Amino acid sequence: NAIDHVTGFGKGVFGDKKKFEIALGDDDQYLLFDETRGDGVHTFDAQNMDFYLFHLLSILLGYTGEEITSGHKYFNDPAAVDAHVNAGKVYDYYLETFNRDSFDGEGAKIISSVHVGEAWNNAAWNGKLMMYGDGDGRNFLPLSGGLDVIAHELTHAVTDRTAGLVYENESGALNESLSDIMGAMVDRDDWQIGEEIYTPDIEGDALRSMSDPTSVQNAITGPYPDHYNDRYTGEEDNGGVHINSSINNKAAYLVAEGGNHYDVTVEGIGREKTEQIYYRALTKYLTSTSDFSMMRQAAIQAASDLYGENSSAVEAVNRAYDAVGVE
Ligand SMILES: Cc1cccc(C(=O)O)c1OC(=O)C1CC1
Ligand SMILES: [Ca+2]
Ligand SMILES: [Zn+2]
Repeated sequence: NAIDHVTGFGKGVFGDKKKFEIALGDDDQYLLFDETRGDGVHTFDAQNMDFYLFHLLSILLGYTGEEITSGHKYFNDPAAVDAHVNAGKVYDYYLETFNRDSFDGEGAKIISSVHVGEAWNNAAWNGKLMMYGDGDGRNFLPLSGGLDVIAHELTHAVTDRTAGLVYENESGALNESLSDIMGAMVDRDDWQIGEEIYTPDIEGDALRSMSDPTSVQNAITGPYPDHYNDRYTGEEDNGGVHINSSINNKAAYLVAEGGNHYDVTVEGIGREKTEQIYYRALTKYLTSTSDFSMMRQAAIQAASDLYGENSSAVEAVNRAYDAVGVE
C-alpha cells in the first residue's frame, strides 16, 4: 500500500538527527517503508510482545509487528529510526561491496521488528525478519542503535541463504564469526562488536572484541579464546557458538590488520581484501558442516582466486590461521 517514497526525519537511539526513506500509505499516513532498496526495507513495532510469542507468530503467520505510521514526516521512535536507517546502510554495503542485492541476492524485502519483548537484551535473525529488544538500559540500550548489530543480524540471513552453517559447535562458531566479521566491516572504524549499545555506563567495553578477544569476559566461560587450543568444548551456547567465534574473529582481524600473535607474525592486507576473501569463502566454499580447518582452506582458496596463489593475501591467511592454531 505504499504508493510513493519521500524523505522522513527522526532521531536515533543516541539522539542523533537522521533522514531516511519513508512511503506515503493509502490513508495519508506515512510508513517506515523504504521502497528504494530491493523489494523494500520495512520497519515494524512489536509493541513489547513477549519475544517467544512474537517469534512464533512471525514464523507461523508471517506476523511482523504493527506498521509504524506518522501523520507527518517526523518519526519519534529512536529504536525504529535506527533499525530502519541501519538496515538501509547494510543493504547498501552488500550491494556496493559484493554486488549482492539484499540477503538472498534477489532483492528480498528486509523486515525489522523493534520493541520485541520487555527490556529484552537480545537481537536475532529468526529466519524471516530481524528482531530487536529494547535492552534493560543497564546491559544494553535498544540494540538497533548498533550498526554492527544490524550487519551481524543481516549476515545471519546471508549465511542461511548461502553456506547454511549449522548453528552449533564449529560450524555454528563460524556462522557467528562471519556475522561479526561483516559487522566489523560495515561498522568500519573499529574491531569491537556491540560497543555502541552494550553497558552504557561502562566506557570502552564491548560485547566482543575481534582485535583482542581475551580483553572481554563472556558470561558463560570467562575470557573469549584467541587460540584453537583454548576453544570451549562444553554444551552451553550451542557448543560455544558465541565463544569459539572469537578464534576465527582473531584470524580475520590478523588477515586485515596484521600483528604478532603467539610468536607468529602476520603482514595485514587491509579491510578491502579481507572482506572480499571472507564473502567469497562464505558464498562459494563453506558448507553447512564446515569446521575451522575447512574455514582455513576456504579462505586460502578464496584469496588465491581473488589475488593469486602466491599473493601476500594467501600468505596472510596462512599465517593468521597458524597464529590461532587452526591447521
Ligand atoms: C545480543 C545477542 C544475544 C544472543 C544472540 C545474538 C546473535 O545475533 O547471535 C545476539 O546479537 C549479537 O550477538 C549482535 C552482535 C551484537
Ligand atoms: Ca563496532
Ligand atoms: Zn549472531
